[in-house]
Amino acid sequence: MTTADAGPPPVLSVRQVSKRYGGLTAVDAMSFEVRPGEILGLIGPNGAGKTTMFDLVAGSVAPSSGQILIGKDDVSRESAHRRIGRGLARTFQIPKPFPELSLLENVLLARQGQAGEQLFANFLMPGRVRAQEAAAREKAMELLDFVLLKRLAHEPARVLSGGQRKLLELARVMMAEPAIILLDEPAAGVNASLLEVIIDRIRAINETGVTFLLIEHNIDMVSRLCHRVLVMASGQLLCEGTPDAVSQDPRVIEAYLGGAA
Ligand SMILES: Nc1ncnc2c1ncn2[C@@H]1O[C@H](COP(=O)(O)OP(=O)(O)OP(=O)(O)O)[C@@H](O)[C@H]1O
Repeated sequence: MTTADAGPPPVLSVRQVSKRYGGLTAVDAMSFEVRPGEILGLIGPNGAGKTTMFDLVAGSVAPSSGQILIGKDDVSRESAHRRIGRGLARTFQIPKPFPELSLLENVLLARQGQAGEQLFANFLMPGRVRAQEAAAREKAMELLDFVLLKRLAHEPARVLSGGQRKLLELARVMMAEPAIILLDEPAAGVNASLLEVIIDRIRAINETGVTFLLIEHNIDMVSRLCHRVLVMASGQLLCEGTPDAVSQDPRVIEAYLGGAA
């Protein structure tokens, strides 16, 4: 590796990663890097391997071969839980909050390593646990305010629309103070006005230095948000570039037309 022309080191590196399911190669020798502070889009036709790539990066699926690094550390064999501890967070295409719990409770449950979870800590340091709980509640309320859901904080999550669930999911991942967020189709099933809120909130989080990797079929959202885009097709990296450049690339147009045929 050369250092002369190197910018800041990547926050996430995917090196020759493959995932095979029997005879099917869902991800085929993918390599890419995510730079600190960027919003990187991951697009491609249905079945291209984007969700599998997310599963591999998040650690819910183990690679058949290749390496995944967070910073300089090889995390290829680490559990999803350990990766969350390294600052990697993930949202799902269809968020599934606990429907009967309040929004506030749903956000609080997304905390990492709270002392209240530990019986001994509760027993030995009740004051400290109470202070942590109060601070966490305050932070959760701030996050609900940030995603414009504060007025519903004490309502059960089942009352939320699809778009509001995406916003709740954003608040939930922010509770863990992640450095990198994997966003799986934040625009899917969201009405136009809430979509504007989601775009605006993602941008605001990004401006605080949080890095995003974003799967999205809504190309308007991708071109408005992403600094750079990777295009996957048939498990492979087809090309990468600015949203404008990739949307005009004949290989990308061909891949989408082929996928739709
Ligand atoms: N657990 C699995 N077992 C077998 N095949 C799988 C599994 N997960 C994914 N696949 C296959 O891997 C390929 C890539 O799927 P993947 O869901 O990653 O694509 P995608 O780009 O996310 O698609 P979409 O945009 O439709 O969500 C598909 O052919 C899919 O059927």
